[in-house]
Amino acid sequence: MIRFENVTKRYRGTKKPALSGVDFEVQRGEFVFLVGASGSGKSSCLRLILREDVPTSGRVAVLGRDLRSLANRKVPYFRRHIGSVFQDFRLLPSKTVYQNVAFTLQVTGSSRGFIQQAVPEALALVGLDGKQKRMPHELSGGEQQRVAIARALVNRPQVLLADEPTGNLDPATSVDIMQLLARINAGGTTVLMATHEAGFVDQMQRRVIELRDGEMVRDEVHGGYGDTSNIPRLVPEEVRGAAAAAALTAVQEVQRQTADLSVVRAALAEELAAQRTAAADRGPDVEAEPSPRTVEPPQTVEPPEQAFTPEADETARIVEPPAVVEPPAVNRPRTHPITVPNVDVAELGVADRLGLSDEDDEEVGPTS
Ligand SMILES: Nc1ncnc2c1ncn2[C@@H]1O[C@H](COP(=O)(O)OP(=O)(O)OP(=O)(O)O)[C@@H](O)[C@H]1O
Repeated sequence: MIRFENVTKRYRGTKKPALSGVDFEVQRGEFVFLVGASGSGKSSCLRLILREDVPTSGRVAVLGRDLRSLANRKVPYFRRHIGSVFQDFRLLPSKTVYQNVAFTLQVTGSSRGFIQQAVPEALALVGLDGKQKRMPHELSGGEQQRVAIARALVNRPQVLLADEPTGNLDPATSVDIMQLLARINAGGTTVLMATHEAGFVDQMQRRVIELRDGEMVRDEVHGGYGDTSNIPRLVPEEVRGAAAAAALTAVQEVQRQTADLSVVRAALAEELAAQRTAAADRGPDVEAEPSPRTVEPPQTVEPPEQAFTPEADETARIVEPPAVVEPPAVNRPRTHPITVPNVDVAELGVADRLGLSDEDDEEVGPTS
C-alpha cells in the first residue's frame, strides 16, 4: 500500500539529506507510528507519500502507483484516496467549518445529498457538531485541528496520514481522537501517524518505524516509543510547580488566618503593648499613646514574614509533593489509557464514507 525503496531526499541548499536510504513497506490496514526526534525526517516521509515532494533518489509507491510516474494533473485525483491531518491545520480561512469539510467532497463531485449527510456526521465524530457555522478564526487551535480531521475522514480515505494530529489537543480530546483513529484503522483504513506522543505509542503497541537523522533505525511490529531522551521532561517543571504551589498554599493559609479577626486583634494588642513599652522606656516627653499611624492595619494585618516563610520553604523542599500541590491533571503527562475496542465498524454509522468499507478502489490499483 505504501512502499519506500531506498529513498533519499535532499533539499536544495542543504548538506545533509533529510532522508537517507529509507526502506519500508506498509500493508493495507496497518497502523504505523513514525517516530523520531524533531528533524529526523518524519514530515518529509509524509510529504513524499502525499506527492507534495519527490525523492532525490529511490522510489515511493503508494496505492500501487509509482509516484515518480504519476502525472502532475493526476495528483489531485490520487490524493482523494489519502486523508491527511497536519499540525498546521490547512483550513480555508474564509470558509465556515461546514464548508471546510464539505469542500473536498464538492471538488470531487459528491452529490449534495451525500455532502449534507456526511459532513455533519464527520463533524459529530470529532465532537464539533453545533459549530458548523463558525469560521476557523472563531475556533480554538484544537477545534481547528478537529475540523481538519473531520475533513480528512469525510473523503473516504484508504490511507490516513497524520502528522502530530493530537499535538494541539488537550489530553482527553487526544485520547478520543486516538480511539477514533484506532477504530477507523480497525475498519481497514491504513493509518500512518508521525508523532512525539510517547505515551500513545507505548500504550497502543502498534508497528513503530523510527527515524534518526534521516535514517531508519527501527521497524518494530509491536513497538513502544523507545528512547524518549529527546523529549523535553516535565519533571523539572513539576518540581518547580510543587514549590510554587507549596508557597502559595502557605500564603493562602496565612491569609486565611489573618482573615480571622481574633488573629488581627491579637496582633494589634501585641503591637500596642510593644508601643507602650517603647514609650515608657523613652520617658515622659514621648507620647504615651501610640498614634493611629503606628498601628495602621496593613502592618499588623499583613502576616509577619517569619510566620510563613519557613513553612513555605519547608514545603518547597519536599521533592514528593503532597496531594495538595499535585499539578492539575491537564499538566500531567498523558496517562489516559487508550482502549482499542473490538470494533463493529457499522456501529460508527458512517463506515462507508470514512473509508471503512471493504470495497476496493478501482481508480488506483492495488499495491504492486
Ligand atoms: N523545505 C525544506 N528545505 C530545506 N530543508 C528542509 C525542508 N524541509 C525539511 N527540511 C530539513 O529536513 C530535515 C527533516 O525535516 P522534517 O520536517 O522531515 O523532520 P521531522 O522529523 O518531521 O521534524 P518535526 O518532528 O520537527 O516535524 C530537517 O533537518 C529539516 O530542517
